[in-house]
Amino acid sequence: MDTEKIHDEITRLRREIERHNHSYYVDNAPTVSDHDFDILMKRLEELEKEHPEWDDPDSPTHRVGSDLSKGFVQAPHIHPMLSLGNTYSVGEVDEFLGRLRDSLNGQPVTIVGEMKFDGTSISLIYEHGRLVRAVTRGDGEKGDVVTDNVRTIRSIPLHLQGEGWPESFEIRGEIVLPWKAFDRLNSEREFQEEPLFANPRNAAAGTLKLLNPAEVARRGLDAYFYYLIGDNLPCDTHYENMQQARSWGFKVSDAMTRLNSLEAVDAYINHWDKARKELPVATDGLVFKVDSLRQQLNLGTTAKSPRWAIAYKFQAERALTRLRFVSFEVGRTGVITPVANLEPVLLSGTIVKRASLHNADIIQSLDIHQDDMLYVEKGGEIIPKITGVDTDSRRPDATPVEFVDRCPSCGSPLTRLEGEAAWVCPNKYGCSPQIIGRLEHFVGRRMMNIDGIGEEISADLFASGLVKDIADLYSLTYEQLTTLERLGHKSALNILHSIDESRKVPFERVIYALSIPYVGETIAKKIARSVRDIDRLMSMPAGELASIENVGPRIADSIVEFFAEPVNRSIVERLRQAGVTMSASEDTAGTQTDLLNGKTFVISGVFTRHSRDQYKELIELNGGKNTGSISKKTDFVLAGDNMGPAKLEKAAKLGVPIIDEDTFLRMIGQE
Ligand SMILES: NC(=O)c1ccc[n+]([C@@H]2O[C@H](COP(=O)([O-])OP(=O)(O)OC[C@H]3O[C@@H](n4cnc5c(N)ncnc54)[C@H](O)[C@@H]3O)[C@@H](O)[C@H]2O)c1
Ligand SMILES: [Zn+2]
Repeated sequence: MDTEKIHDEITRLRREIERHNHSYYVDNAPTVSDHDFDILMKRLEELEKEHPEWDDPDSPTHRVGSDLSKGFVQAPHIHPMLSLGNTYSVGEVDEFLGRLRDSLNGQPVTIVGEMKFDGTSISLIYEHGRLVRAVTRGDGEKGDVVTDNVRTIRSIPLHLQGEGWPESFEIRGEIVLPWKAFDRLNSEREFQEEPLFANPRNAAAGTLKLLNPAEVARRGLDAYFYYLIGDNLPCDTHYENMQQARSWGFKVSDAMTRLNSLEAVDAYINHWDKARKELPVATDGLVFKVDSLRQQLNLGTTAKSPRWAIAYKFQAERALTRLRFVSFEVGRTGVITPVANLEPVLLSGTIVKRASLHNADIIQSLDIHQDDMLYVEKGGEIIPKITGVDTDSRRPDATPVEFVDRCPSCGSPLTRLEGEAAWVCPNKYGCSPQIIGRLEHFVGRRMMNIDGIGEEISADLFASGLVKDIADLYSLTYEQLTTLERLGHKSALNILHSIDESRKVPFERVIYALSIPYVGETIAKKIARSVRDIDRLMSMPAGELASIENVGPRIADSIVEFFAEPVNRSIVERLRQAGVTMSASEDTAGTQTDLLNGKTFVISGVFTRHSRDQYKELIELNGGKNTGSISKKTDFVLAGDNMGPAKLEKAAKLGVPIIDEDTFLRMIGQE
């Protein structure tokens, strides 16, 4: 490779890693697996090592990924909060011990072994035995202040017990969401058709950054502590300090133990690799630390991690099982998803029978053949993933799995959009899984919220010929509904009642419910606020649509195409005649939410995006309260330009967060 190409690759990798860091630490919704992320990072490390001339202190290889988010005040860390170096085998841990001995000129070293909890790190500051501040890792130098949320975690002491605690100290630990609470949260989200959290780590990190402490309390976070920092610590070893901390009321894991040899380390790894599955919280490895604080100090840190500690990562759980067949499923938008149907296999405590193969490219890159033995992985993530094929056990006459070229449901030849991986069935109005899918979407909680019609009833309604498109719902009668086998008297009445109620659903949700390709919830809101009326929307040229915030040419074309179809225009007409809301109501731009429930605001200064009065109204529409002067009870100051100096000083003195209009709009989901 010539040097220019290498330089390009380095730049590309840095950019890509930064993007993944943002999805992972800020959005708490990673778009690639940790394994794939680690490969990118390894590659970048290698290239930077080979080409020190292009190394850069700002490279993600030298910095911790930042979780700083809008809506929080920040506070600096007294000691930087770092990451940990990784190892994947006992051999690598042995190398680490060797490096310690070299750096410490052969002094004996005691190691402490502990669990690596898979949550999000937190730094707590205690003064005079009271919790005064809780700060996230942030970018390592400064973090987000999340004290109100942390106070809701019951296992964190607000007042210390026992004795011997220093006047002022810092304690660090991991905030986790126990498996049980995680499962409960995800099933609630599934019910409400909200995106699921990929794993307890993302869920814990996302919960800690909620703006409503009452919701944080409800979710059931927990916390384990593993590091004490301060000038007057009671002991000079890490292990003893943590035992002291436990006596003051902190949750310190019983798994923490001293280890004096590589054999002991090996035995510890082997034990916990299995025993961790019984723990109530997720762990992704073990951490080995130098016990003596003096030795820790001598060893020091790099910019990214301490030299006196290392993580040992557990292998993601993997199983080998036989492929029965690949099925091809048609979604609401016509996209065909290949699914591997497997011989049932036990993985991380659940039975796995199906795993998504995502698209044709993935089938091809894995080179899957009929009856292949496949590796399935589940690394704390909920949806199992096929990661490889055991080609040694392949039957010699096995043929490669072919992607279908016709729709498995209606037989139409599939099409593929330029630059996209997905194959699509173009028969939008004649392909039953697409129609049923749109019906299911239409009745969803965040759309028309029609209770009592789920996946099965949608399919029954379609199969019986009672509902051929979404508009037919509004002419359903009690007699018709009760002819369906699954529906009794009560459920039929319930359905009719919620169909009736759905006529009041606001315009923006109607737009979302229509299943216009690419028009998701946020886009639907923007369109409703700017266009305000279905007739205008149906006749708007693409150019005008594309100028609506977040819309752009691709979505604009999709909207124009949608309304060019006579079927869709007639559906809209019938929905209108049925009394469904087809224009935005007068009450300003906002819909009612409870996003700001119980929050008190003070507005100050001059704004650019809305007027002061509009902001006041938005606060109230979203459940918040306006007050005139800043007090201890104020939750936020919404500040525009030229905020008065007296107010500024008062807010600073009382520690009331000052937010700008962009941050505010984001808080209420208008960004
Ligand atoms: N999938 C993605 O897009 C993506 C993006 C960024 C990072 N990641 C993943 O995140 C990881 C890197 O994250 P990281 O830098 O936060 O490092 P890390 O999570 O691997 O290790 C450091 C953290 O471990 C935690 N920890 C838990 N128990 C501990 C204990 N007993 N002692 C000390 N620390 C303990 C601390 O919070 C500390 O910050 C990698 O595994 C990477 O794959 C994934
Ligand atoms: Zn089809």
